[in-house]
Amino acid sequence: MFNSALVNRFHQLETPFYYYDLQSLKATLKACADASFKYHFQVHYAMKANFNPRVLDTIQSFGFGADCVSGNEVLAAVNHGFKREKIVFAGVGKSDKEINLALDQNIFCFNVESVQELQVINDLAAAKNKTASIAIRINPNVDAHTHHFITTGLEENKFGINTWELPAVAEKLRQCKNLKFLGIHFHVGSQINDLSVFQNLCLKVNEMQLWFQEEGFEVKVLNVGGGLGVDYFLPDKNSIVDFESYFKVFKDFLHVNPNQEVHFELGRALVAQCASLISRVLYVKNGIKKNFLILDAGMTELIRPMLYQAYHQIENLSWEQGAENEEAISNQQSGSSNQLSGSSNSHLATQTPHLITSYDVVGPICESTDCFRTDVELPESKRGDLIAIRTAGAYGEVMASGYNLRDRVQSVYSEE
Ligand SMILES: Cc1ncc(COP(=O)(O)O)c(C=O)c1O
Ligand SMILES: N[C@@H](CCCC[NH3+])C(=O)O
Repeated sequence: MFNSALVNRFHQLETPFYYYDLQSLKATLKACADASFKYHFQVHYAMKANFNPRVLDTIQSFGFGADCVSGNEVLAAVNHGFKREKIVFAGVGKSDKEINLALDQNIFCFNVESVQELQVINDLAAAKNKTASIAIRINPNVDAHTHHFITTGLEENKFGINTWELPAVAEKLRQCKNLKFLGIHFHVGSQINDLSVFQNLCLKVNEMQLWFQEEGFEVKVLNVGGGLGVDYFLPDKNSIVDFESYFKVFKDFLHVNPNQEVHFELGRALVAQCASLISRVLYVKNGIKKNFLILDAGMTELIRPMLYQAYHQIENLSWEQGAENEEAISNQQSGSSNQLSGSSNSHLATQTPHLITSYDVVGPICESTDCFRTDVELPESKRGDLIAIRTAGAYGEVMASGYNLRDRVQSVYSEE
């Protein structure tokens, strides 16, 4: 992903910054669009994963809809040209102000997460003399087999309406004259790599749509949410998710009537691999038990490792550039051994560094948890080296904070 011209460009720039490879983003979007189009599935991009303006413009240009989780996301979707009839608004705690905004914007659908919310949306719509289209977010109690902090579809999670409450939902829907029932919505969690989870979800969706039909409701939309995972260990080898296999699960297991639409809300799978967080080594601290690489980026720029113990590939770009020369030299000499092992640094594995050192890669923030990873094997690193933290396009820049009164992290794009 990083050639020497790019690394030279990075050397001229102030760090830290997110580097967006827009070609990689476009290749991913095309793969997803092609695979979903085959089955007439509609994809709404889950904007919470990344609302960087260039990213949004690129995604919009491929014709995707938008899945929003706040009034501001609804506004951003409209402002970036997403069609109103392709904007959905989900969220367990929509405020009256946000609901009113979405009503004013005439969005396609509210994904409703409680019986109370049905009444609130109905009343706010009535006050505007409007009808709000809604889908019911059902908690299917399907285990996503992912990190428990990013599981959403179990009964102990706050999201969605539990199945035993559905009779109350049906009753409320019959009473609310300013609501139009469109269908049912599900989302079981994020970073799901086991496709059998989606197979189980399909079985639940089939069961639930039957329940609504038997209650006399026409189910036009089956929204199965997002959650498809990416490969954080091999970002170059698996830069594009296997969308074909993912959509095929729904083709094979979901019961879809000819007049029904199937909607998806993918976030991570579309944007994760297109960005890396680029930072510089500020200091190298060699201790007795540990060596620390202290970066100028920390949890304020990328919080996933600290929040979910998430793994991100870490690479020393300055060394990689030097290593290309080293490799050429060592190729002239004869076979030296490969000192890199394991999944970290896999794409460096053919190169032959002089000295591999184990580091805890940490940030500058005044928190002990401000650590990207412990025991990272890297070529011996020094102040000023450029470090790339890979697969940072999803839930990276959007989760940045100003803690410690840090500067807002910058963005750099491949097409500048
Ligand atoms: C309701 C809903 N839809 C879609 C998404 C997008 O998930 P992902 O980025 O895992 O595809 C999320 C986030 O987990 C969500 O909560
Ligand atoms: N932000 C999380 C996932 C939550 C997805 C939104 N419900 C992550 O970085 O993995």
